[in-house]
Amino acid sequence: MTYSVTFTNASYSYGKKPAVRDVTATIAPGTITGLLGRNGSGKSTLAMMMCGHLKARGTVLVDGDSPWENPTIMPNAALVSDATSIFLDSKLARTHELWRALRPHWSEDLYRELMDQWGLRERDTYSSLSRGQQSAFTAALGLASRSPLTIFDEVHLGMDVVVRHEFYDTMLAEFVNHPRTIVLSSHLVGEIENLVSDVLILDRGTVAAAGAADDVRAAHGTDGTHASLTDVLISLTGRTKK
Ligand SMILES: Nc1ncnc2c1ncn2[C@@H]1O[C@H](COP(=O)(O)OP(=O)(O)OP(=O)(O)O)[C@@H](O)[C@H]1O
Repeated sequence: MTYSVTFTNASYSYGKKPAVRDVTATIAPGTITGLLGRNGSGKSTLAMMMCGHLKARGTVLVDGDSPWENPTIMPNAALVSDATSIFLDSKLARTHELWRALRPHWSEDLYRELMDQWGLRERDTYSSLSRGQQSAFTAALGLASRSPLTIFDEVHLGMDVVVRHEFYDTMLAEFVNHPRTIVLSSHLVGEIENLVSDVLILDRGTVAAAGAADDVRAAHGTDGTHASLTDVLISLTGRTKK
């Protein structure tokens, strides 16, 4: 099951401070979309708007419906980030129970396999884990949720290179075997370059580029070559002194 996301003039401000401004873009169902941009460009805010955690101005539609206070969409739209629903000082088992109860497409087998693979124990508390172990745990929750819209927002933080690559491999295998819409936000642009089919690049809260990753890379290449996504980002969002 896969969800589309459509933004039409979607905005969000924290008090008077605009974080996302007039975003009009589409995330196609059944794609892996890289949500990219500089620090503070609005990626996490946009991710929270998609999952119904923040009430946007303008229109945000997930599978054709507003996600805000929507009891059908919200359980099927998982945001995996620092702000993910986690009991900090309870055993991981408790958070596991919560996710299993809330996520209709939950895979217990995949969860167990990843916990085992990443050496995580249900009796430990989240707050007792290292930064990388915390990320591995949240990644396991997001992958096992098999949510039709799954957003991984900086989920790699602190993960060692082996766990990161195991995460990427599992994500791709899951994507092939159980199609869903995945949004991957990361500053490790070179690492995720070959994982994403589409990109949505934000600059200071607005859309700098969106669409098929190859088209965006071609548009920024020279002499028929494709630019790397890193070069695209630098070109679109770098602030050169004149
Ligand atoms: N809770 C908040 N209260 C006030 N301002 C906020 C809050 N969260 C984010 N902002 C502001 O909104 C803007 C966008 O922040 P956001 O976290 O969405 O960006 P980001 O692209 O995810 O950044 P990063 O890559 O650094 O994580 C920033 O200017 C930030 O300071």
